[in-house]
Amino acid sequence: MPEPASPTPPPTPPAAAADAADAVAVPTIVILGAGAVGIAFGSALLLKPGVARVVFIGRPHVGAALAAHGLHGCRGVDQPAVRIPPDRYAVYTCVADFEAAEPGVVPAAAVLSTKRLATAKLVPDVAHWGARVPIVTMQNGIMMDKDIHALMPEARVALAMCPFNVVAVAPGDYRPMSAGHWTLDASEAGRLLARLLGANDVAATVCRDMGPVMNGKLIVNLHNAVSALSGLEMKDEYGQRWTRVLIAQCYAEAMAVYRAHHMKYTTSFPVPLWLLRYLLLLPNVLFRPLWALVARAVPGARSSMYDDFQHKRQTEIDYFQGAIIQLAEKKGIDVPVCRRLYAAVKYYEAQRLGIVRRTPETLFAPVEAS
Ligand SMILES: CC(C)(CO)C(=O)C(=O)O
Repeated sequence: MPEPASPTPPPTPPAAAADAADAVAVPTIVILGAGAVGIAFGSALLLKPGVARVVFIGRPHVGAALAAHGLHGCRGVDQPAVRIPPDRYAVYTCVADFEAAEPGVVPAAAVLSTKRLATAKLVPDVAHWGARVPIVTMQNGIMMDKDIHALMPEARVALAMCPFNVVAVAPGDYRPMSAGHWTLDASEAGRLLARLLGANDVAATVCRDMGPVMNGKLIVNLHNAVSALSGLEMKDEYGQRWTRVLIAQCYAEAMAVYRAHHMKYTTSFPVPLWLLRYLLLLPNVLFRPLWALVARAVPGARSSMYDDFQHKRQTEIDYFQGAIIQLAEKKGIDVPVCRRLYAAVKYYEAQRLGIVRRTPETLFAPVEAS
């Protein structure tokens, strides 16, 4: 079971920090691929002075937005945004620029928060860090550590999990839109990051065995396809029955596959996933209030695949339903709903239509006729 992050000593006040500057340097954390999740995580490390310094490596528009609008951070869903002074962070468009501008700075950890598809592009940029800088992957899916080791065999890889939806409510202001705690493994880097979050009064969980956490997150991520294909933000996606039935069927298929592989799963939701699978089938009038308690998703919360469709980007379907299909094939198990959704995402992804509201009929008919 996840354990709460151990109580953290209060951060050193700035005056004392200056005195002790040589003794205890503020750690530099690099966020590799600063998108919504990376910026939300990095900013959560910076809410208080003297705790951490964050280097964001992101696309040029990220630096431009932060320069124009500043950076905001937030402790969790429904918490107020905190403006972060620019002297606590730096933004670069690539690792080489960071190293040229800040020679000799050795990051205490590098957090890889990109889509899985970007791993092959980003990891080679830090390959020369070797085992000196732990890489903490906060990506979706399972077996992301294997992708990194394939590119960088000597890497020290730690696992972390972002449980909630993050949405940019304004440029430079990325907010958690649903419930959950940042979850990190019990490695040195995981514990350090949990401590830094704790010093900023941000809830974090340290977990000895991340396998069940990642497996559980993958089950939750199976809704992403439903949200992108239906064109519904989370409130409406979970608010109507046809979409919930599809999600529940994906849960059931994934659970059967996990059972065959002896893979455990857990969640930070207040109800276990095996029970949620059945609760999803309740009538709307019963499910909606229950979901408000479970997910605490605020209006505007949506899945990352909804965002991918909206911005006409390639999705992570290969790492969600695609991963379940692969595991199912190894055991000769049929997963028809995962396959149907996988085919539909691939079909519409290629068309790059943006967000389109679809019913079950308008969703599947063109795919199956093609
Ligand atoms: C927020 C969550 C857990 C599910 O939508 C997610 O990981 C995603 O959208 O990618």
